[in-house]
Amino acid sequence: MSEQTVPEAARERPLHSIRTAQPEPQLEVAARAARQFLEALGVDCDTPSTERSPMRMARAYAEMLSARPFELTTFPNDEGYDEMVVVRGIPVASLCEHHLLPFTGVAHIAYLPGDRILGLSKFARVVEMFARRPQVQERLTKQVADWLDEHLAPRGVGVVVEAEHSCLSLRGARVGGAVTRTSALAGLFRENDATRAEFLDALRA
Ligand SMILES: Nc1nc2c(ncn2[C@@H]2O[C@H](COP(=O)(O)OP(=O)(O)OP(=O)(O)O)[C@@H](O)[C@H]2O)c(=O)[nH]1
Ligand SMILES: [Zn+2]
Repeated sequence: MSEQTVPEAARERPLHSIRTAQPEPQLEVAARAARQFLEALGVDCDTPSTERSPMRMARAYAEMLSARPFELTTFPNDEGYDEMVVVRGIPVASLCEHHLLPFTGVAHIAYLPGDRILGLSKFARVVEMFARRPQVQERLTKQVADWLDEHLAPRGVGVVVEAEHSCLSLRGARVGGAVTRTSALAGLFRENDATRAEFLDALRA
């Protein structure tokens, strides 16, 4: 997976730049399987407007299952900034690994910088990297926190994800509007009650 392709040597570069990448999807194979899948469920894939639907479906799932590569660029914390950085409302779009149906919502991420600070766009990039794969919300939340903890080496990091699961709202229990909140804390966010409270308060403001 993408986070495993990060080269060890990249961590030694001055700007701490890490490139992530994923393998190419086999769209023709996926489209053939999608046609078989849809026809088995009684969907006609031979009308003028549906003949390309299996390929559309293959492309749509390929897109939902692939994160865009990015460089994790960090900068030296020359000013010694030591207060909490909070980024709220990062959009999350993922697929539940049980039904392969979307769950969508927002992530809130905060950290206490150590020797380096992170480019702000990279929070959204990291969320996308772990969201664009079959997931459960708990694992997604933990993976984002663990990855930032490992690659940014902050004094602490906290991640909260709030999402609505379409496998819960559109089928099965058919419970619309239920929002699931998950959180993952590391370093001072876990060890220090005041830090944890500051983070959770910042999400309410
Ligand atoms: N903990 C957790 N559960 C999830 C997540 N996404 C979906 N689920 C649940 O995973 C479960 C899948 O288990 P099953 O009982 O085998 O699936 P199912 O028979 O289709 O269940 P129903 O949805 O109740 O009809 C369901 O309860 C889903 O609501 C998630 O991110 N985290
Ligand atoms: Zn599901």
